[in-house]
Amino acid sequence: MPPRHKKPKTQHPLSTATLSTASPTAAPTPTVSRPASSLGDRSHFSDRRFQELQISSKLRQNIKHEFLTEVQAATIEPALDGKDLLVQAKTGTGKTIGFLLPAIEKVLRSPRRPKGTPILVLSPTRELAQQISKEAQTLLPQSDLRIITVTGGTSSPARDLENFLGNQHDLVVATPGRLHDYFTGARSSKVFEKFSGLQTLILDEVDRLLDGGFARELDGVVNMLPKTKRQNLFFSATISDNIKKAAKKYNDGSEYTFISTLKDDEMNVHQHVHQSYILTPFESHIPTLLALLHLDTIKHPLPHITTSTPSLSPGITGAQTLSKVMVFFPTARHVSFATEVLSSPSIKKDLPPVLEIHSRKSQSARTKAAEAFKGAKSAILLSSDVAARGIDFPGVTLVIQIGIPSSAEQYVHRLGRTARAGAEGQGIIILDPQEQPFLTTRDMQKTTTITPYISSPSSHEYKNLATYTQTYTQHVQNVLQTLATNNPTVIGSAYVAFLGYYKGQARVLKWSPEKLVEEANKYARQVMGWTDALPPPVAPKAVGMMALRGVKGLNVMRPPPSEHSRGNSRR
Ligand SMILES: Nc1ncnc2c1ncn2[C@@H]1O[C@H](COP(=O)(O)OP(=O)(O)OP(=O)(O)O)[C@@H](O)[C@H]1O
Repeated sequence: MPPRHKKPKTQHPLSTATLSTASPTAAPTPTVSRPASSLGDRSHFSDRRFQELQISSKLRQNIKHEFLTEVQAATIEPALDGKDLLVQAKTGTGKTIGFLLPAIEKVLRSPRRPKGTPILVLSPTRELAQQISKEAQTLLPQSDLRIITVTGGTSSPARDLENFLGNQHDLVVATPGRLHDYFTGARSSKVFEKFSGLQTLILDEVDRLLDGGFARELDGVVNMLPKTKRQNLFFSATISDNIKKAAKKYNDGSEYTFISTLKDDEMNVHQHVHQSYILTPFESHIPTLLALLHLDTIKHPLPHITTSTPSLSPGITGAQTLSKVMVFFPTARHVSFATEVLSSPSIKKDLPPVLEIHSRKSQSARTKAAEAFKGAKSAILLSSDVAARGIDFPGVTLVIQIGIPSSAEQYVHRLGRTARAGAEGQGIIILDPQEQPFLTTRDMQKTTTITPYISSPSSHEYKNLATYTQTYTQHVQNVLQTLATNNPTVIGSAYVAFLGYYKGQARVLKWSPEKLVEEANKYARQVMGWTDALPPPVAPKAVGMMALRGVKGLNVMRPPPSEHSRGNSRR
């Protein structure tokens, strides 16, 4: 059983920062970041070698790994036997090869090249679709495996469709939205024909694909696929009983072979990832984040740098550290706001390069940021949930989550951007004390164990964190003053995003609509430096969509005068 969390009893005022220090766990637990073994974690590797697999030599010779991971060892053969699989395995354990390899091998074994496209992979995000295509291309070159990636966000959708229909492809990797457009567009019959020889349907991050946001388009695509005798391979790190039931509808209602590499009662998160939380008011989230980022640069020096004198300024800079951190925020607007703060000259000088990725950026900016972060030895990627799942960024030393994630599953996937393929990693979540109930939700308790970052107010870690947080609080306040004057829009948008996001979390937090607005107004002033007497304005349509009409404390924009009222005013 995971330890139960209790409310913290003590809070230690620290200038503007208040860090929770009491352990909410029943049993005393070590709480300070523990480095995992420098050899990394080999526990999810099997003792089977790729060289032993009965697969085409063409394919075997391109695999750069020696041993199969557990999930690869458990799934590749049943998949080659033609079984429909629903597979659960921890993040970063090689599920991509687990589904690509058998699907490609089946194509290679076919006596004749199948008509149309034999393999379709669906993924929830564009970045993940691109990554899967790249991984497939490492298994077979383009001359042997013709791949196309079909996603939104491109400059010429009409030309993309031409290319899609005008060429033969062995593997289509798509996001459901764009493929759904193809299936429902003017050339749908040609699209249908293209899949007339479909052998394998792969749903990566199947639980995400089946949930609310994608369900309609996914349903549309899968139901429009020709009724070929196809094999289904569905994968994710998080598969609930509901997903097991829901997935059956794509298998003519029949059962799948369910494979999980998680042992009974095993948590969903790698044991060697040390996870901790910090409870501190919203207004100290950014200064605390900056303190943690700074401490991570000190913790991961380049080999020739000494670590004995951690000083804020002149700080250790990106060029001198191996610190590579992903920071997740609740919404795209929160990422934009944080990017503004972290990119200000007085703050960024102490940090590795800062990048941002979220749905409000153009696709080319998203791809550029993802590629830059992939290639960087040291950088900070500020992200919304677009990069929470599946994306394989090598060498991430730390994942920081700010505010409650939308679900325990999302917590797990975000955390899974570190400690991949046996590497080390650490996760920290920063919450307002009011957000603490998230840690004790049933799903979180089933999924993972998490301890306080700080064990005691007399500890070295506490003092370090407190000192840096305090210093950064002053820096941040200076930046906010400028931001409120120069870019109030970024604050206004993040304010509305706060209302929308936390409206969705109101049940966990037990917030009434009035309390939500009160918290949002406080957030605008104390976290983002909003100085006007009224809170940032919200469009009437947004107020309606959030079901906040008539709630006290909102500054609802006046609708533009209608023809009718203009007529009246003239009279
Ligand atoms: N057998 C292997 N040995 C060593 N490394 C491997 C092996 N298989 C895959 N990898 C590497 O492990 C990393 C993670 O793989 P992958 O992205 O497929 O994980 P995943 O299980 O799909 O993760 P997520 O749940 O986050 O999507 C990649 O860099 C991949 O190249």
